[in-house]
Amino acid sequence: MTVLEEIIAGVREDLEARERALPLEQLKEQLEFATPALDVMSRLRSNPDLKIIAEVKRSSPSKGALAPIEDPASLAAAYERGGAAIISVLTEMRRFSGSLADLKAVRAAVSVPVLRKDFVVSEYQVWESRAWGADVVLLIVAALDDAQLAALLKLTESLGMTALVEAHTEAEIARAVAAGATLIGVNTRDLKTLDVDRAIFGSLVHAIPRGALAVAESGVRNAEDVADYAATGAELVLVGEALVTGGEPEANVRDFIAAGSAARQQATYESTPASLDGES
Ligand SMILES: O=P(O)(O)OC[C@@H](O)[C@@H](O)c1c[nH]c2ccccc12
Repeated sequence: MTVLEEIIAGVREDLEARERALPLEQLKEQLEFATPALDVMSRLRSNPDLKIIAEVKRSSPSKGALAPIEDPASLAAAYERGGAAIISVLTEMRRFSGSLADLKAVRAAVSVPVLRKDFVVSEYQVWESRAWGADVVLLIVAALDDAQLAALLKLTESLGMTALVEAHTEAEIARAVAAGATLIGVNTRDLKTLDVDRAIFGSLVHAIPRGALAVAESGVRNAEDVADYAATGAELVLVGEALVTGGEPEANVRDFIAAGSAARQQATYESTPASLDGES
């Protein structure tokens, strides 16, 4: 079994228990009272800056415990003050020490979109994401077949949410595009081995169509890494470990945005023909 398969086996067990406690039909009834999800794509397209997706992450399969994060709401509020475009909340319990309660607490504490980061393999989890306040749901291509991916993406959108569709290879990006994804992540960590290779973002970004937004995920250690992702075409960068272990989450998010936005601007300038530069 790969690490991904092992994690998903645990996720399915926990999911069965939740479904027994609250069957889908009852969960759907709760949704009638929920406030609608935020329009994430128009927010993201409203300016050319590099956007940070700041993650609430207590531990990971590769590194073990990262930070206790006793108060996820105040961490998320600090991320928001720093300018984070989206707050990602890991809700997987066994390997990442997250919970749906974290998602709810974060949703109540911030006004920016909130991403539910988990291993979504069933429609129940999509409904559940909305019920607990998510605006964005992570869908991992490697965990789904084409029919599942298309169905989960469609359901996500029909509930007013946006899917962040995560790929790790060119073939997976093609599958994400075929399913209709508009927010496409390249996870530079291989979920089968947990190895990080930041360079794969730059080598795969060409496969993401112009109409979609490109997200670089994982492995950021500092502002320079954010700038590198931005220079190679990332519109958003997802950061976990560096923000939960770095102290000063607000200042760090702000620095990452500044470094990434400067790199994006520079890259745009360099790809603009001199004749379009105007006077200078
Ligand atoms: O802590 P990092 O290296 O900044 O990585 C964050 C994020 O990319 C990582 O948590 C992640 C990316 N895809 C996932 C899928 C499931 C769980 C976790 C993830």
